Amino acid sequence: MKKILVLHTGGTIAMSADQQGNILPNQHNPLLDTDNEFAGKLELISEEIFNLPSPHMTPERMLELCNRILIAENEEDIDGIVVTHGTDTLEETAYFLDLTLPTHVPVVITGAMRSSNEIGSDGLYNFRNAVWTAYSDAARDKGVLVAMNDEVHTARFVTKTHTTNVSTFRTPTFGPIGLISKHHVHFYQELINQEVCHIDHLVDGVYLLKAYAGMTSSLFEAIDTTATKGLVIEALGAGNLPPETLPGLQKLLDHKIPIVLVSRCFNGVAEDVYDYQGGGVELKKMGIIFCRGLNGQKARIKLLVGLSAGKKGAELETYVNNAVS
Ligand SMILES: NC(=O)C[C@H](N)C(=O)O
Repeated sequence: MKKILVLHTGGTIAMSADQQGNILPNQHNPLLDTDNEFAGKLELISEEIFNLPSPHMTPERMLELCNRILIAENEEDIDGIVVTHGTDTLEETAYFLDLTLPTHVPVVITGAMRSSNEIGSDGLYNFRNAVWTAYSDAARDKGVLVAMNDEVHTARFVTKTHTTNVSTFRTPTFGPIGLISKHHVHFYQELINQEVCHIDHLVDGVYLLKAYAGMTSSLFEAIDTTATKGLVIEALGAGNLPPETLPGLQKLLDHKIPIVLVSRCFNGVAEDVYDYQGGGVELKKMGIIFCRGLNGQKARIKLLVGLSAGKKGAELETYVNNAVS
């Protein structure tokens, strides 16, 4: 019988509403009390590694989770892993694990938009779907997956798109890779392999800034050039910045701080297309790294992992550049 390990980390899926309707964490995870529809079909082992709202998640805790999953696969004969997580930073934890775990067993992350005792609570439903996805042979060797609202998404591209709607998790540009129906988990897209980069420590000082019309160098000038190890910028459109940002960016590059550029657009990739002042062509010539296909928060995770693995220069650029081939 397959053994599925569930690692609970907290989030709304583990919370309840009080009489005023405010959502609060619980001492005891309500998912642990649910009737076990899996009895006789699979062995479910549950562990509460954290009980945190996901805005309290940190890269250090992501690394702890990664190490726990490695032990489960290598020493405990586990056939699949489900991680329950708050939805606010779920995509960052999922992508961190995707980049760092050399696992073959399915690793499936899920959460909920409505807490355990609210009308239309989606927690138990998503949890059940995540367990069946982790149980599925077809989910092996697919990297880290996110199962929410009847869909399976890759950790690489999924993002939270709505503050409250249960269909909040979407994969812009590329779409979900699977569908969970009443009796099956169906996959209908092949994935492009990516380099797995195991790390045993994390660097500090990797930041994310968003560009806007009229942005100047002031935020870049305020950056502590000693403490900062890397910066991601969500740039405009196809990958452009206002000309007034250029002196501040040049100062950071002179201090050998890697700058990674993604687009603040919801769909598409950032590229060096425009050849005007502050356009992508000039930014690339300056030495800014273009990251194609990731959103800002994921590009930050990738830069953090790459730097923590000791990558620099051209090696770092190749690593960060390609989320798609
Ligand atoms: N739906 C949720 O889980 C949101 C919650 N604030 C969290 O991320 O912990």
